[in-house]
Amino acid sequence: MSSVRLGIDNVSKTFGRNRALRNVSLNVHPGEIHALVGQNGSGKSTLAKILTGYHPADPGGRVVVDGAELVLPVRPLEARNRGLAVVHQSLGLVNDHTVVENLRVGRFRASRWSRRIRWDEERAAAAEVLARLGCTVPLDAKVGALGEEDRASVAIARALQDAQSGQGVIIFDESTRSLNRETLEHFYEILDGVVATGTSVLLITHRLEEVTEAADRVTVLRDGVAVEADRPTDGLTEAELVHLLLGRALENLDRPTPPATGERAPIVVSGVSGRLVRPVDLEVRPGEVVGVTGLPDSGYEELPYLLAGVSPAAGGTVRLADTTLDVRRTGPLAAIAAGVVLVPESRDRQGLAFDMSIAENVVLPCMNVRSHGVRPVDRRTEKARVAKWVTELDVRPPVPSLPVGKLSGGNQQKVLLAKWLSTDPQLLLLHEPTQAVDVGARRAIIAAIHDAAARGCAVLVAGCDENELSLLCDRVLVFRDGRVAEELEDKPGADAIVAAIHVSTGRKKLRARSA
Ligand SMILES: Nc1ncnc2c1ncn2[C@@H]1O[C@H](COP(=O)(O)OP(=O)(O)OP(=O)(O)O)[C@@H](O)[C@H]1O
Repeated sequence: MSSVRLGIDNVSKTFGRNRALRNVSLNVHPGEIHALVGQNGSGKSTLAKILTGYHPADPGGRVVVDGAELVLPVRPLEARNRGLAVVHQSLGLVNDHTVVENLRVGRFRASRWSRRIRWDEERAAAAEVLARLGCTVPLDAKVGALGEEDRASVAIARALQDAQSGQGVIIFDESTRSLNRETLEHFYEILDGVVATGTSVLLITHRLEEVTEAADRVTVLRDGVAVEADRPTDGLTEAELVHLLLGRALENLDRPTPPATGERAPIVVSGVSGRLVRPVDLEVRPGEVVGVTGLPDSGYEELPYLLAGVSPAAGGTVRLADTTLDVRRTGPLAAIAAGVVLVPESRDRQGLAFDMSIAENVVLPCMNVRSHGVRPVDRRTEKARVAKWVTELDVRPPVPSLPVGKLSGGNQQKVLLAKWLSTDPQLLLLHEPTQAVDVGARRAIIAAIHDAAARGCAVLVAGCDENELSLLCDRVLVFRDGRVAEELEDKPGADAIVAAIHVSTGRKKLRARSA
């Protein structure tokens, strides 16, 4: 048996004048979890897409699987036959197909005689792989109607079902980004079983603890160059990893002091309810950042969409400085006009127009408000505003005319945030605002949210990432069964947040590796 499952040797990729990968080499060994990390735009997804035939590599590189060369450009079917499976960052699901169809497409086993698909067998196979992941999503649900966590579970289950014992490499490109801690622990339990057979995993992630706690080795890309390849993670600390990623230590997060808000009335949410949320009352003061969290379907993830008029509410009001919104009768445009804006979790489905430029995406909400006769904006002001946000959030490349679809995932997330921060809202609602962003960009996003708070904006952030919530929030409200079950005050730490979400289980290490 070859001691290298997947060998990548001297692979480069150029987009126009942009060299996304430069002579990258790395080796994934049988039965290991190999993390591939780097800042946003460092080339991780490009490498994954070369391995599955989505992008051709520049001439000169080699890819070897189990000792035999994989011909470049990779033909997708050949990659699959050689045991390469990938869960792309976009998850690659067909939204108007059901869960079972998404899981089984391309794998249907038809009856030899009638050529009919044996749906009972397909359903059983789909149910089995979802159960392994602890995912209870209905098989007949349309994938487009699922939340991000369930969508991620379906995409992960689809890749896991193809893993043949002892063979192949599964590539997870930021697939774990929307999983909460409990599902993440579950995911690694399964992965542990998969790699124990000899199957390998190439794991692209921005969560540092996944690298230090779960990966066996790590390769670090910086601006398309592998600055560290195949490094064992044994003894590697998060601080060392940050240094490898950024080429410097992470600066301290100095939060600007919010203005004295004594006289300014809080934003008051009264009796707001929806599909999951039972009537909820809460207040957010101008300058304050309040987190809402909980287990999936506990209601926290629905709350921002109810307040923004995006999801249908059963009742309730939001009292702002100069108006009160009846959420049942308020649509998204009226909410925006009143100063209530939402940065949704799903940037591709709800957040951004991928064919439009960075600049057009950033000015779009103001154009909507303008069409309601609220705020006229001239072109020069628009241009200056776009430039300011591109710089502030360090969008790369900083080219306002570039279509958003051509940016890396993390840079798309920054544009999404810029789009809504630039409206100077009264109430800023965010759902998983730092998903898919690197450790440096996460700081930039958190700083931008704290700056908005310092300007007097009230911020409500829904999320399941305890590290993000602990860095961002003054208070955290933990939901259970649609209600606020616990309030954590005084900038709670990550462990306190996890303990409150998973009352019975607490936080354990992602993977227990033998030394
Ligand atoms: N289809 C494309 N056309 C032009 N440039 C592209 C295309 N896809 C990616 N790029 C560029 O290639 C570089 C690497 O992007 P890639 O998506 O691989 O980064 P990444 O490390 O996966 O980032 P992230 O962590 O944000 O997902 C970026 O500069 C990006 O803008």
